[in-house]
Amino acid sequence: MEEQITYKPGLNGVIAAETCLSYLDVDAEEIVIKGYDLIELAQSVLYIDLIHLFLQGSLPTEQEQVSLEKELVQAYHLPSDILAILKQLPHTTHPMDALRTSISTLASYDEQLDIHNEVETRQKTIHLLAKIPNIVANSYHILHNKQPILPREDLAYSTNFLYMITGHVPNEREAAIFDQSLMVYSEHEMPNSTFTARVIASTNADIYGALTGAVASLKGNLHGGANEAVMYMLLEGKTVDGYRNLLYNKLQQKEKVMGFGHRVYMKKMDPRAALMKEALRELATEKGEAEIFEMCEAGEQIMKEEKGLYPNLDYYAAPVYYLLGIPIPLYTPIFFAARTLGLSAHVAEQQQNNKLFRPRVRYTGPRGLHP
Ligand SMILES: CC(=O)SCCNC(=O)CCNC(=O)[C@H](O)C(C)(C)COP(=O)(O)OP(=O)(O)OC[C@H]1O[C@@H](n2cnc3c(N)ncnc32)[C@H](O)[C@@H]1OP(=O)(O)O
Ligand SMILES: O=C([O-])CC(=O)C(=O)O
Repeated sequence: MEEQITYKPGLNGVIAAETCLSYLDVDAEEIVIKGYDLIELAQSVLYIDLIHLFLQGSLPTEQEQVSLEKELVQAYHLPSDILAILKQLPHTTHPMDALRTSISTLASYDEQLDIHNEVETRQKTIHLLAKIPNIVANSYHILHNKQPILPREDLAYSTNFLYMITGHVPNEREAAIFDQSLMVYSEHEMPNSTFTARVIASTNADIYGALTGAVASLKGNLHGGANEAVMYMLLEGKTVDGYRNLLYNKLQQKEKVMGFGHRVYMKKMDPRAALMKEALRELATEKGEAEIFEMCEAGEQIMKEEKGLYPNLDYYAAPVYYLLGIPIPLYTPIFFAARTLGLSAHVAEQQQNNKLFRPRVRYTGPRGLHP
């Protein structure tokens, strides 16, 4: 007898893989990351510690943290051809597209490209984590006819990332908030981009291909692209009243409001958004930008009352990045840079216990036609 298979549009609720990396426990309001609560991690450790957690299976000692940082620093520099390719791109290129091209190009410089064992994938992950912030920041400078800002080896990993973007060393709180944003963006179970990467890796394709596909997926505004869209929306609103009117108009036109809703926590606040909301409150106060916080809260209220929807991470990460002085087209590339950690871990997990992804369809077309 043929097995009864249920079709779920968008694979909603379907279990697509087994993983020991992360799990969204919606009832417990916990994002489980290798046994830890992501929010607790983000409040107590650093992004570099998460790198260690994913690559070595445990949080690092101080000594382990220092040697991991050194390993990353040694891999910071990009093949000069990558910068040359970035210079060839039309200046209208979005940094996500420049990133897609660059990650794809990195494959050509890996002499062990098709070796997928644990040691090699770890090595590739270190290189990707070291190089992607450099690509993200400098694609933007190059596309704007500016000189690249070289990585600074004396700065901590995430401080250096923010430095390469803005050209100045952030103060301690700015650096900490940026680091926290990288942590909350680092891994999130099975979003579209992670599924994409795992599907690609399942053919035995290389990690660069898997991540190139993931960049393409993350760019869309139903996924990572929403953070940039949120910021453009806030700027269009200008004031609390202007923003309120904008949102009511969007809802009246049956438009989606970016930064709200989530496939897994549609009717609850994304716990990561709550953390970034507090970061925004702090930055807005410190920088005398209270109105942006008030606008965000007003939007949150309207969406709750009118649609029963809550903010996702992108809603509060966007204004945080704005107050950190980050150019808007870099918001989604930064999301990707942070997610490189989770994506690489998923690719490694897929490689270690591979089964080709190849689902079936429910056919809705005609039959019995003849030429
Ligand atoms: C970090 C991240 O990547 S989080 C996601 C970032 N993306 C966004 O913020 C984009 C805006 N949000 C959305 O489009 C959706 O909430 C998604 C894509 C995140 C999840 O979508 P799905 O699970 O496929 O649900 P779907 O889009 O079908 O929405 C269900 C219902 O809620 C409504 N809805 C969902 N999100 C929104 C929104 N942001 N604004 C207005 N209405 C919304 C839909 O219109 C739909 O209503 P209907 O049943 O009357 O047609
Ligand atoms: O989980 C999702 O579908 C999207 C998301 O929030 C993320 O990738 O961080």
